[in-house]
Amino acid sequence: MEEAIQIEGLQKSYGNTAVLQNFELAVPRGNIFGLIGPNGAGKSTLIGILTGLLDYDEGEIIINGRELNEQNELMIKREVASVLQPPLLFEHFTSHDFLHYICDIYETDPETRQQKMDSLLEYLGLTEFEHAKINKLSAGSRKKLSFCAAILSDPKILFLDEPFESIDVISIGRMKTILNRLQQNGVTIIITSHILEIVENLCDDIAILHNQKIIAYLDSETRKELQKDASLSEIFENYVQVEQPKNDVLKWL
Ligand SMILES: Nc1ncnc2c1ncn2[C@@H]1O[C@H](COP(=O)(O)OP(=O)(O)OP(=O)(O)O)[C@@H](O)[C@H]1O
Repeated sequence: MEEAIQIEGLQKSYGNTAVLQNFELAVPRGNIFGLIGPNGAGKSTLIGILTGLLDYDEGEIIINGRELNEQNELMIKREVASVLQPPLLFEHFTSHDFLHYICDIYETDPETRQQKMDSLLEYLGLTEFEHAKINKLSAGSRKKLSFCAAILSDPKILFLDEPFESIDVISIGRMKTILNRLQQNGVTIIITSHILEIVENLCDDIAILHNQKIIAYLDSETRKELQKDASLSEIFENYVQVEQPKNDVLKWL
């Protein structure tokens, strides 16, 4: 089985508004996969569906060889972790208690969990906040804490929705190092981000979501060819073809 995720015929609407239509996507196992698209394209909706937080109307989703349905949902959730936007945290816990709670749920080895936790907190500059309540943390620290929790659950597939938003440049570098290590250990990583420079140098395959479907799938061969002459931002603009504003629309400014 080559694919970590396979989606066919997916439909998702909010009321009468379709967000994903006849949506298809296959994410290769072990890939660091970048999902990009304009604001409102449906990236978070897709991540919400794949992590079992959102319902969908129709379609077939296979995650790690199992169909996403009521029967398999728990087993799939054990193998999957996510950092959502905004991150899902227990506001009244301390960082320490929250991470221990996650380790309890995922049955992380009690012998090694404290050492793993301490090293992640230190590496990402969170040690001083270990005993602070989560609702007192800054936006970036909250996101990094959510990232630590996701990694401590030892996932086979990791979903990261806007993981680098609010994160300082040093921590971004360290998160990238962690993600590269996870990939070496066989983890499949799906990232949404508007920071295309990071997507460009971190991801293997990249897909552009627009008009309810994937309008371009750039595997490494395609990327090599296209990126001879253009940056990922330019390729993105070419595919998405945003209407140019009328002349002087800002003349009042
Ligand atoms: N709970 C909801 N109820 C109704 N419409 C929603 C809901 N959540 C999202 N939408 C709409 O669905 C569409 C896709 O939203 P989504 O947040 O998935 O896009 P996105 O690609 O993640 O956007 P962004 O890049 O701005 O984060 C948008 O038009 C949004 O307004």
